[in-house]
Amino acid sequence: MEKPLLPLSSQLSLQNRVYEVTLNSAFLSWKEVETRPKRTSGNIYGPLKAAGSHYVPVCEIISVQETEEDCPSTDTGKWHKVPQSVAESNQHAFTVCYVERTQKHRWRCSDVTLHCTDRTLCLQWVQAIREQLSLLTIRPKRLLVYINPYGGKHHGKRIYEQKVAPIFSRASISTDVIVTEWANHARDHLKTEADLKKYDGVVCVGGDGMFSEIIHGLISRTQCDSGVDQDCSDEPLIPCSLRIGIIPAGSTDCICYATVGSNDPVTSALHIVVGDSQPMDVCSIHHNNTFLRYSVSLLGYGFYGDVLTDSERKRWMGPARYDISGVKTFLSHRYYEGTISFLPADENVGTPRDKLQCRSGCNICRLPSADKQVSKDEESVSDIETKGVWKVIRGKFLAINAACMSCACPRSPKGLSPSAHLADGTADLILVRKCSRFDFLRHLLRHTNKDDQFDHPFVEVYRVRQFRFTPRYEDTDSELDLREAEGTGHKRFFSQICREHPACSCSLAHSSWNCDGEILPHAAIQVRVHCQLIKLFARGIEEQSVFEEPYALSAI
Ligand SMILES: CCCCCCCCCCCCC/C=C/[C@@H](O)[C@H](CO)NC(=O)CCCCCCCCCCCCCCC
Ligand SMILES: Nc1ncnc2c1ncn2[C@@H]1O[C@H](COP(=O)(O)OP(=O)(O)OP(=O)(O)O)[C@@H](O)[C@H]1O
Ligand SMILES: [Ca+2]
Repeated sequence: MEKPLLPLSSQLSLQNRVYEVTLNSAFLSWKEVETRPKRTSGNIYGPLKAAGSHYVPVCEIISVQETEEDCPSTDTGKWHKVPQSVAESNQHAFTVCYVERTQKHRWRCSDVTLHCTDRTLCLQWVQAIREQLSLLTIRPKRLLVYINPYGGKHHGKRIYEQKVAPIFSRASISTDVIVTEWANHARDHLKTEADLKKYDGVVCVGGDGMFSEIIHGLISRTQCDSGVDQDCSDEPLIPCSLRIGIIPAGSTDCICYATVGSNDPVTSALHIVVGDSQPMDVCSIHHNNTFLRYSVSLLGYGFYGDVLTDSERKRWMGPARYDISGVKTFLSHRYYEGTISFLPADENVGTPRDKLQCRSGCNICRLPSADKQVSKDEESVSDIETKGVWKVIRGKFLAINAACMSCACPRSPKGLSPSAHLADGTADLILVRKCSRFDFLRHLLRHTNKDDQFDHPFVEVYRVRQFRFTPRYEDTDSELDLREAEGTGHKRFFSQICREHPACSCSLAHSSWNCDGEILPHAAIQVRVHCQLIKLFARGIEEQSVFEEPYALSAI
C-alpha cells in the first residue's frame, strides 16, 4: 500500500452517524456530518455542520488497531454490535485508543471505533495513524519495572497486573518485571547488575520509599560510571539519562501526586506511555565528608522525624500508621534546639510565599539557574555558591523541614510548601519555632485547607540552595553547655533548659531526620540541591483549564 499523505480525510461512520474524519500531523478529529435536506435549497441534500466535534492530539493517541466486527475485540473482551444502519453495513472498522482527561487531573483510556466502506480505506487509516505514532520517538519502548509487593496496602502487584500491564501492552511497550524480595533489592540491582542500555526507562510500583530506592540506584550508578565521588559534597553530580515512572501503590505517594496531580495508577501509566518528561531537583545529604542519602521530597527534623520514627514500629497498620503516630507526636510536643545555616537562592526563582505555583511548563523551572550556568561561564558551582552570603539562625524549633518540591499528597493537597518548584535548583526551608500546642495545631490544620501555613509569627520560610544543621548537643559553639552536659549527665542538662522556659510545657529532646520516609543516622547534616538531576515520566500538574476545555476550536 502507498504511503498515505496527510492530511487524510474521509467520511466514516460512528454509532450510526456519518463523521468527517481528518488526520494531520498534530490532531485526529471527527466532526458529525448531517445528511438531512437543506431547507433553504429545496430538494438538494448537503452536509450541515453538526455540533459534535472531537479533537485528539496525535501525541495523546495510545494505539490504533483494525477492529474485528461481530466478535470480541482482542484487548477489551467486549462484543461489538452487528452494524444496523446503511452507514455501518460494511464490516471494516478501526479503533483508536486515546487519553481522556477526567476530574482531579486523572487520565483515562478512551476509544473510538470508526467504520469504513472498504478494507483498503480501513488499512490506509490504520497505517497513517501508526506512522504518526512512530514519529513520536520520545515514547518508551522497553521498560524495567520493579514492584514492591509490601508498599502501602500491599496491593502493588495487583495494581500493576490489572491496571498497568494491559495499558503497556496496548501501547506495544515491552517490559522486564522484577517483584522485589527484600528492601533495597531494586536499589542494588540498578546500582550493580541491571543492563541499563536495554531500557528507555525504569518504573517503580510502590510509594515514596520505593521511588527513593530507584533514584539511589540510578544516581549512584551514573556517578560510579562517570568516576564521580559521592562522598565529596562539592563535586557536581552527573544527571541520570533514564526517565523514571512511578505507579503509586504506597502510603503517601507524594512524589507521584506532586508531579502528576493525582495518585492514580492508570494516570501514571498513561504519562509513561505518552513519553512525558519532567526534570526534578535532588538534595544530596552529607555528614562531614560522608555521603548519607538523596532526598526529593521531605527532609524533616523534629515533628516529621518523630512521626516517622514512631510509625516505623507500626508498619503493620499500613498508611494509617502515619495518622496515629502524627497524633501521638503532636501530643508529646517536643522541641529541638540547634543551628541552621543556609545559602539563600537568587531572587529570580521567586519566594516560598509568592502564589506562583509550579505547573506544567513552569517558567521558573525553565530559567537558567546558577547550576546550569556552570558550563557557559566555566565557573564551578561552588565558585558561584561561595559568592553568596550564608545566613545563620539559632533557636528552638518544633520542626525543621526542607522541601525540594511542594510535597503535595492526599493528606495535604497543596503540600508542605505550595509554591516550591520541581526543577528550579532550590528547596524551601521551613522553620517552625517553639510555640504552643494550639498554635502548632493551627499551623498543621492549614496544610489541609486554603489558608497560608506560613502566615504565623512562629513560622519562617526561606528558598535555599544549600543548608547545614547542627543540633545544640553537637554544636561546638555551645561548649559550656556541652561541658555541663558531660559533667552532670544529660538528664540534668535537659531539665535545666526546661526550667528556663516554665511557660511552655514542651520538652527538649533529640530527633532524627525523616528523609523521604527513611530515618537518617546523623542529626548534623549538610544539604545541597542539585538542579534537575533526574527525570520523571510526568509533565508537572496541568492547569485546570487544560482539561475543562481541552481543545477549544478557537485555539486550533
Ligand atoms: C489536624 C490535622 C492536621 C493534618 C496535617 C497533615 C500534614 C501532612 C503533611 C504531609 C507532608 C508529607 C510529606 C511527604 C513525606 C514523604 O517523603 C514521606 C514518605 O512517604 N512520608 C511521610 O513522612 C509521612 C508523613 C505523614 C505525616 C502525617 C502527620 C499527621 C499529623 C496529624 C496531627 C494531628 C493532630 C491532632 C490533634 C488532636
Ligand atoms: N520485597 C520487599 N520486602 C520488604 N521491604 C521492601 C521490599 N521491597 C521494597 N521494600 C521497602 O519497603 C519500604 C516501603 O515501601 P514503599 O515506599 O513502597 O511503601 P510505603 O512506605 O507504604 O509508602 P510511602 O513511602 O509512600 O509512605 C521501602 O523503604 C522499600 O525499600
Ligand atoms: Ca526545587
